[in-house]
Amino acid sequence: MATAVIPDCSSPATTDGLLNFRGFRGGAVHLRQSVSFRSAKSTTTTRLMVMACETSAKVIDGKSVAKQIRDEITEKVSRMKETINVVPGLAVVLVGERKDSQTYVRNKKKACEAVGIKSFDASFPEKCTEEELLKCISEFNSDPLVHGILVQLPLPRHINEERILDSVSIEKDVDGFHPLNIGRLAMRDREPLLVPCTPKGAIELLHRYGIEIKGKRAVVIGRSNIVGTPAALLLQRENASVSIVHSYTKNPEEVTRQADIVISAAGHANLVRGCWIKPGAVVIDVGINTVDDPERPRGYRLVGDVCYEEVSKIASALTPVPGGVGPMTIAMLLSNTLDAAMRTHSFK
Ligand SMILES: Nc1nc(=O)c2c([nH]1)NC[C@@H]1CN(c3ccc(C(=O)N[C@@H](CCC(=O)O)C(=O)O)cc3)C=[N+]21
Repeated sequence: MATAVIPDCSSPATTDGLLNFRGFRGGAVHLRQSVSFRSAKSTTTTRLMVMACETSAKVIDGKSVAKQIRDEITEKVSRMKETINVVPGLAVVLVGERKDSQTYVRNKKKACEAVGIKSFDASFPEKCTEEELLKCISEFNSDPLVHGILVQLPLPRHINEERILDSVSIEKDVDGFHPLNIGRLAMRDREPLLVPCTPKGAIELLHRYGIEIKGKRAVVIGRSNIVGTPAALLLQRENASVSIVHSYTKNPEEVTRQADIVISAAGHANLVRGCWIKPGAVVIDVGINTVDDPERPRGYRLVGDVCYEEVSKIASALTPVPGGVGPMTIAMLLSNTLDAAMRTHSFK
């Protein structure tokens, strides 16, 4: 994970830090205009106005919703075991020695154990071959004890990610990254077997907080295969009117300010400033960015894409980082694994 330099977002008029974000220069330049758009005349006026109508957004608590979902899964897993004597199984494939990947994989395995899902793991050295990985996946594909297969990303550069992900059986594709699952997600009247965990978790948070999506304007910031694109597709399936903002978008903050629902998955700390947000909008922050912090035991802390201090004064609801979408990603992985096992065994 890259360490980002974060701008001081305590002052709504500061744009300097944003100018560093490659591809979002246009956005940063427009920022001053949008601040004056919000204010009557001067920065001082803006501050006073913001303070005068200052309310705090509701915190969308992903950590507690994820716990609730894990409890629901625990119950279903034990009912399945009692009724048909099947225990859902998740295989996790890890390649290389990246510290962050090792931590994520460890957390996923712990989360599996806690709900009664059996975890299988396969670890490969950084310089393993595609053939070795394909063989491993093929074995998991035909193993009846394995219902879900996750290949931890990113893979080393010499490995063809497409070839590896395409080899996962679509029934076991708990990450939802197989092109058939994504293709079905993109088509009307088609049903993907499994949906990518992070965007699914983001939408689940909206559902569980009773936030209506149908007919709303939604903006997704970022268009990655694993978050931005599937998030936009999911919102569209929920009948939102969706725009995607990305590094070539000319006026990102203006587009974003139209949105009733914003899902940010750009991977830039403090990219989304208060003036990007329509008052009362709901903001889901999918970013996970590390910022050096010598006072933390790990030497860094996690921040999202959203300038939390600013946006919490303007949005009606907002997810924190950590404690927002992250825990939901893991909960959705467990849920996908349970779904895959239930489908295989026609268990309702
Ligand atoms: N094939 C694949 N599938 C993935 O789903 C996948 C992946 N590769 N590669 C890496 C990303 C990242 N990811 C996260 C999961 C949980 C948290 C999470 O639980 N975060 C906690 C904080 C964790 C901490 O404090 O370090 C939170 O936001 O509250 C974060 C990030 C899954 N990923």
